[in-house]
Amino acid sequence: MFSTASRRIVSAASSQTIQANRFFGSTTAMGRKVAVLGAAGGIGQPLSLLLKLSPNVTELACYDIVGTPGVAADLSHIPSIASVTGNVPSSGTWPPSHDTGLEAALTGADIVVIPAGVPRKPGMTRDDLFNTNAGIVKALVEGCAKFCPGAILAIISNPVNSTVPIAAEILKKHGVYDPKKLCGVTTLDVIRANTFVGASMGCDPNEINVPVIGGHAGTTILPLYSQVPGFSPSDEELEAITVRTQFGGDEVVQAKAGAGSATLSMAYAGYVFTDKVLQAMNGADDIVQCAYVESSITDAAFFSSPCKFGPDGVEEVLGYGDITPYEQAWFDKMMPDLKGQIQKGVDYANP
Ligand SMILES: NC(=O)C1=CN([C@@H]2O[C@H](COP(=O)(O)OP(=O)(O)OC[C@H]3O[C@@H](n4cnc5c(N)ncnc54)[C@H](O)[C@@H]3O)[C@@H](O)[C@H]2O)C=CC1
Ligand SMILES: O=C([O-])CC(=O)C(=O)O
Repeated sequence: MFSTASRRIVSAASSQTIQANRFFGSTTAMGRKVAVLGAAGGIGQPLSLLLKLSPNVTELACYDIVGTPGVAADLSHIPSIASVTGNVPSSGTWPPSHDTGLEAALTGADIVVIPAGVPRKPGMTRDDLFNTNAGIVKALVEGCAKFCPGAILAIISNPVNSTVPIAAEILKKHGVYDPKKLCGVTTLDVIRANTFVGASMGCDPNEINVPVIGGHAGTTILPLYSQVPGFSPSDEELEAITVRTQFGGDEVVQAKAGAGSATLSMAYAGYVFTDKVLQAMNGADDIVQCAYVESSITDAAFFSSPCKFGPDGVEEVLGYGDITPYEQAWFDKMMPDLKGQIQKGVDYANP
């Protein structure tokens, strides 16, 4: 029996949860565990906040080398259906030989979102992060292979063009690679493109869905603005909006002036991506979103394009339709770089 006081607390909590669910869009909760690795960081904290509010998350495991007990305690006071745990490496040093903190975070996870790693400073390319982040992603994906081999992995850590191939190689070595369950998150490129078109057309950017194909670094990012109904920019505007989308990350890095790269917009993008994957796992049959996945639609082994998601992850890698000569020129420019960055990841994992 609840006392009157505790009943009041429960009912206030439920009504706030319902309001949060209305705000974020609701599907039936089905008992889904999401683990965030790098959860105390610039992306990890707001991403964990948004996932805590998702009606599709019932268990949220926050893992980082430091700080997650505090992040989890803080989040746990927000009324929603998700329970929260804060996990750190068990030995106090990283990587430990057997990390029971990582094991606890990953065991039973349906989706693992990985924003662990260092961000850029002005003047750096994403590839300049390779030497530090490759090792972090490798070790964390080894943990995923051991503790949650059936989970869908969503890699945010840069350089995504290389960290996703690294993850694939590590999963192969452990005999648990399923291409349907490994995605690089390129949603930030899509939401940037939608925002820029919305501003240009004077309409709600949430009504726009620009396919953005290729990879996630500079000119490997190719927004297909020709496929946006009603958007007819001049040649100059098309060039400006295309380049702005390709270098949107640099815009934020420069504005932050040494304090990191996009965190809030990336947290939102990571939340949108993860929640859609969860909706598809829970039976929604209309989930199509761009993701950087193993792909045979071009001669690059990994490529971002619209993908249909289903209960087991990527159900079908969709094509990207007709592209204009302008887009084809960018495509031709991108492919050698993208393939080189993929190979760099493969070589790293197979020394
Ligand atoms: N895919 C995309 O569109 C985007 C990717 N990024 C990338 O996301 C990554 C994270 O960026 P921020 O959150 O801004 O960096 P941050 O430095 O604020 O946070 C990174 C977190 O990772 C943690 N970490 C480091 N090693 C770890 C390990 N072995 N296990 C668990 N956690 C570990 C750190 O303790 C820190 O809390 C960067 O590589 C950045 O380039 C950033 C924006 C967009
Ligand atoms: O630019 C960066 O380094 C972070 C990132 O990937 C983005 O904002 O698109």
